[in-house]
Amino acid sequence: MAGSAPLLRLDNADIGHGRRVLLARLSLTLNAGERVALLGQSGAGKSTLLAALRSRLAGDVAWCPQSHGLVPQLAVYHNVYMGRLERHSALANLWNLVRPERRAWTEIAALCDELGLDGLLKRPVAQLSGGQRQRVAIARALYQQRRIFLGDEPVASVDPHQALRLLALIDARHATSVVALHQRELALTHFDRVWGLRDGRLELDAPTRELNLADLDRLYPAADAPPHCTADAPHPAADARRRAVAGDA
Ligand SMILES: Nc1ncnc2c1ncn2[C@@H]1O[C@H](COP(=O)(O)OP(=O)(O)OP(=O)(O)O)[C@@H](O)[C@H]1O
Repeated sequence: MAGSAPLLRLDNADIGHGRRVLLARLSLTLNAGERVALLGQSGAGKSTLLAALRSRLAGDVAWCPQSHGLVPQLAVYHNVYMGRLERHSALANLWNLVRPERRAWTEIAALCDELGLDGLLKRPVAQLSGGQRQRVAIARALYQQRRIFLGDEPVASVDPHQALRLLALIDARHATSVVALHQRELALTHFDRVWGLRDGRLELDAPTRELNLADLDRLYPAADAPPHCTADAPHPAADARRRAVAGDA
């Protein structure tokens, strides 16, 4: 259930890279059972915050990175298996490369079926589409079997219908998640809470039931915001285009 025990609290934490602080004196709480959408324009610090959460929550986290972190030369099966590499001995892992372990194969095949990757287990990741690679990265994170899912734009390269399906699969295995996104509608329809970063601050931290698209638009510079084309408040970019066409720019 959303809003129960806190899994993590940041209290005036300075978050950044090395000595460079990007999000100063950040305070937030991640509650057990809560699905959080993490929003903010490119460079706002979403990945940086996810990395900080990941290091604090360590062994509890199923991690799906933005760059996918897949090994292109290896087959889908081996890339997914990597989700549990640390649970086996080096020798077992090496042997599995040569001769896949039967139980792991069955489990990964079932997972890949669910993710629409059936029939691709032996195919090198280098030969997959962007959306298929994304699903392999999600499969690897799900295979980790951790209680908290942290995803850095895990549904960025799939269509909206598939994005919903993938998020449902993630939810079925993790009561708690923090997912960086660029799809604002999805943030409102699918998540319990929004964390919004802007100008080095947590500008927004609220339950989605209290938010609308205009609240989320405020996280982005005006030129990036989607057009709300009312006569009273024309979108600046649309208005500039109209005036240019009319010759009064
Ligand atoms: N390893 C690093 N060392 C130093 N600075 C970094 C490092 N990684 C990212 N940055 C800087 O931190 C800032 C925030 O980057 P970050 O990747 O967290 O943003 P983001 O919101 O995830 O962006 P995007 O939506 O484009 O993925 C940027 O100015 C970036 O250049």
